Amino acid sequence: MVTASDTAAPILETRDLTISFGGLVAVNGVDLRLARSEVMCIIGPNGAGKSTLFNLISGIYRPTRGQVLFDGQDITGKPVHRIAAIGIARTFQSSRLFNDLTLLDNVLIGMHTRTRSGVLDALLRPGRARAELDAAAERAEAILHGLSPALHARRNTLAGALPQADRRRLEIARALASEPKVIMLDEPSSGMDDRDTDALIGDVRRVMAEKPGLSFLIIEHDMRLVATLPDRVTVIDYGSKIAEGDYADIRVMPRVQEAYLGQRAANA
Ligand SMILES: Nc1ncnc2c1ncn2[C@@H]1O[C@H](COP(=O)(O)OP(=O)(O)OP(=O)(O)O)[C@@H](O)[C@H]1O
Repeated sequence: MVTASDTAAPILETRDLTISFGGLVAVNGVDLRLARSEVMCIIGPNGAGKSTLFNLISGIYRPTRGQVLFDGQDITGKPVHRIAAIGIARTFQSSRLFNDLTLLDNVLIGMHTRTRSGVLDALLRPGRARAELDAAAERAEAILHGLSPALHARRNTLAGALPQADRRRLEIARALASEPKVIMLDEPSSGMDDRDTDALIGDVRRVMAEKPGLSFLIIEHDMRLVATLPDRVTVIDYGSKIAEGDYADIRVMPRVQEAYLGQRAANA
């Protein structure tokens, strides 16, 4: 739940964020303010610019115009690894798991921004590197268990054998492993049926309870999730923010219905 008011310093902010690909303005002057502990959903039709917005925030794209601020610090145009290291983690629409590694190893890989020992340490100070790896493995287990005891029970099996819903879950665990302050999930419920989506909502709530300072930015199409999970919803259409607020308020806005929800959703 949001404790900070909207006027308090946000953990993540975008100002006039804009990117053009040739003649196409994929993200157009977007201003966002994500408070500490806030859960915000980003919705909008296919091709509206939601993933591009994530790519701008996480450093994959450099904006044509505008800024990204993290905890008041300008991080615009910083490389992906720097942005991950300062505390912004994300998942992708397409799976980025290592199928030939165990669930636990996939989570461990997500920790690389937080572990200090490199190859040289492993050679020169094997004891310290070993101790750090053991501690990391313990933390990885705790993260997996915290997200899903069922996943934790399968921690030593290969990620390639997981069903789609569990793959999405494992990707969230891996993103959490970098100990972020902001986690961005790109369509976490994609490929899930209603039961899986309900379980996902439960997972996110569990993480919220365990990590009370963590903020979430979630791109979602599943309106059941959008209706129940976030504190606020932001609607993007043709690259621009067209609405922001409680789901109950934005879903009845004619501009939003036109863009995305359709008349049936408004009458539901
Ligand atoms: N690297 C790129 N080069 C050219 N055009 C791009 C690039 N990345 C995105 N676009 C275009 O920008 C627009 C926004 O795409 P984006 O993937 O951000 O939409 P989206 O809202 O995430 O859609 P979906 O819900 O289908 O994932 C689209 O028209 C897309 O084709």
